[in-house]
Order: sequence, then C-alpha cells, then structure tokens
Amino acid sequence: MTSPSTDPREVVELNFDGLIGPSHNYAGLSLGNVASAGNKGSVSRPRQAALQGLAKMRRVMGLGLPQGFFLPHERPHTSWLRTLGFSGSDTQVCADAVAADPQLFANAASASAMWTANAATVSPAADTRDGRVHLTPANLSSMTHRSLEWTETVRQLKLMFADERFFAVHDPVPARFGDEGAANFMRLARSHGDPGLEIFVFGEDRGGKYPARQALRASEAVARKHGVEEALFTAQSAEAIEAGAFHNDVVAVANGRVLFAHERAFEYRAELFDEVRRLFPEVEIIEVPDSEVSLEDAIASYLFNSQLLSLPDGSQHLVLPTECRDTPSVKAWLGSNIGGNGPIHGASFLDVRESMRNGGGPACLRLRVAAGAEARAAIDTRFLLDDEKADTLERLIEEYWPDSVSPGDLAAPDFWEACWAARRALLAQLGF
Ligand SMILES: N=C(N)NCCC[C@H](NC(=O)CCC(=O)O)C(=O)O
Repeated sequence: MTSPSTDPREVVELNFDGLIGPSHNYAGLSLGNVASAGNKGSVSRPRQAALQGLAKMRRVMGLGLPQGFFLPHERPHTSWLRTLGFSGSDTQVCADAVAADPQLFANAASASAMWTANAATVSPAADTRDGRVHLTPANLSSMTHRSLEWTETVRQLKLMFADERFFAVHDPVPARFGDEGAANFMRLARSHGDPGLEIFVFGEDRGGKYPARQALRASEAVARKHGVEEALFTAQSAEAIEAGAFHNDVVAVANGRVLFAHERAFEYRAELFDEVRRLFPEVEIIEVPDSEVSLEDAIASYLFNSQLLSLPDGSQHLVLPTECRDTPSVKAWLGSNIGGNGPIHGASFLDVRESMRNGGGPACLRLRVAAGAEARAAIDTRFLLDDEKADTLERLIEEYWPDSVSPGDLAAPDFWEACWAARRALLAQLGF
C-alpha cells in the first residue's frame, strides 16, 4: 500500500555505503568467508580501502543516483571491552585486552561495519501495511565481531530516518535468531515505487563445516514487524554455504523485475522459481549455469555481489568488482549476456579490492533504501553525499586514515590513537 501522495515514479534507490573505517584489517574473523580466512594476517591498507569505497560512491552518483553513507563505528571498541571486565583509561582497556586475549581484542578492532548490506533489512513503503519505509537493524549474532555493530547502527538509523511520517526503525530481532539484514533479502517489483515481492533467504544448519548465519525465524520476524503484504521464504543452498557463500548476496541479487542468480544458489531452486513466477509473473530470471561459471568462480569473483541498479533512463546497470574481469569464465559470461536484448543493459568494473579481500564486494558495501521524494527530503542530510562532501571526506581520509596495518600494529597504542583521532575528526567535520 503506497501512501496516496507517493507517485511510484518518484521512488528511487538511495544507497548508504559504509565509509570504511581506519582500523580496516585482516584478522580472519569470519568462519565460512573464504576471502577473510585466506587473507588472515596480511597487511591491510585502510586509507586505500576508504578511498576505494568513496570512489564507488562517486561512481554511483555519476550514474545519476543519490548516495548516502554510514559512519564508521568507534574501533577499537572500548565500551564493549569494558562489558567484558577490562577497566581504566581507553588505552589501558586495550592494552589489558591485547595482553589477556589478543583474539578477543581483534574482534573489538574490526572495521566490519563497512558492510552495510548487513546493517538492516529495508522494506520500501509500497510493500508495507502502513505505507512507511520499515527498517530492522540486523543483530549479526553469528559472528562475534559483527555482533558488536547493531547498537551503533541503530543510533545512526534513528538519526537518518527520524521522521516517523515516512520511516519506522525497529529494534533488532533477539540475538537467539541470527539476522544478517539485507544480505539475505531480495525484492522484485515493477519499479521501486510499486508493491513488490520480498524474498527472504535463510540458511539451514546441516552440521556442515560453515555456519548458516540467517535464521528462518529471524526472517519471518522481520517480515511481520515490517507489515509486509507479500513475502516468500526460501533456503540458501547448503552447498553454496559450504563453498563460501556465507550470505545469499554472494550468489544472487535482485532488482526491479530481474532475479540474477547462480544455478546452485538456492536449496529448493525449482520450487522457488515456480513460486516467484506465480506471485510475480513479470519476473525475468537470469540464471548462470554452473557449466559456464562454477560456484567457485562465482564466489571468487563476486559476480552476484554486484550492484544491480535502475538508472534514471530506465535501464539496468551492473556495477561489478574488477575481479569479475580477471576471472575468465565470468568475463566470458558477461561478454555474451550483458547488453543486447537482455534485461541488464550495461556493466562497469570497479576496484574495491581491499574490501573484497575480506569477502565484501560492491553490494556488501551498501544498504539500499528505496524512497519517494518527500521521504528522501526528510533524511538527515549529514548522511547524504554530494561531490563537495566527497572531496572533504577524501581530504580527511588522506590525512587521518593509516596507510597500512600489519597484524602487529593491532597491538600498538599508536594505532588505537590514530583510529580514534580519525573518527573524531570525521564526526567534527560532518557536524556530529
Ligand atoms: N555479503 C555481505 N553482504 N557482506 C560481506 C560481509 C563480509 C564480512 N567480512 C568480515 O567480517 C571479515 C572480517 C575479518 O576477518 O576481519 C563478514 O564475513 O561478515
């Protein structure tokens, strides 16, 4: 149900990317995320990472879409460490935590809030009973370092979307039921402003080597809280999880009428497609067969973790990570399937390598919020980007973000101070 004043054509997507924080590092914290495990212990480049993320935001703005961002969270996260019994000054808390339990400390230092596809699940106004945009922050309870994010995420969401005429920001689902937010959510609709079919993708724990992060009960709770009229619940394929697709958005993405997925993404593929076609007959399913792009290549390249965007001219454009160009099977598939008469009209490549090395592609780095003109005008402008602000952020990153972080640096007081100083400078600059 769309509120009468909202013209579906006015509803566009606004992506909120996570501004990559100064503590970006490779601690290998995510079991089941093959990139994170494979790069454990390597030297990270926070400054470069943040600049790559900002360049992505500029690229999307250049395609004609509005852009927003989330602030990095305070890391090392001393208030969390205090809840674990460490005390004294912030520096003392960190020093004691590093000495007592370096692995625990690494969790407190992660910059993982950058992957804002995991910040929340968002149901656009056209899908919800009260005609408002509903947002539920994800509890991210399956990974320690990620479970620290939601308290700060809620704070930012409540500032961004404070206007209750247009937005409802809920509390997260109880931690017992793991919720990973928009990474396990897809939506099909004629346009962002038309009522859509919301597809929630959960993981079934089958005792495999990797955890299934999204619980069915969490997905169902989110749909209930949002008052979603039309929702479908389907399982991620167990073999995809075992191959390293820890979130559904590593193997599938949807936008408008298009569902773009790997052949082995879903456990009950045929049933799902039948149901989707029944509920949304206009759907265009682009399925990539395993014989053309193996699951392994899909996961290594993050083909499906691309941003599939509806551009102002009505076309669909895919923003892919450069890894897709460097993976021969993916490059070949793109060459013969993008453009022409297909529903995806164009594609471009983008370097987000620093995030990719922790398992975060272009789509992981953004939270999509589709909203009408009036609702967009009600969003706290401090979280919105334009060219001038992007220039300011770039200068700040150049000045304050560490150039590199090696595993040993995590234990260094200078590094903690640099991270805190960078965030202070950012907040002051943006008027927080
Ligand atoms: N697919 C989506 N939407 N998001 C990607 C999240 C990547 C993230 N990586 C990490 O948390 C690595 C952190 C480390 O190892 O330090 C994760 O596994 O949760």
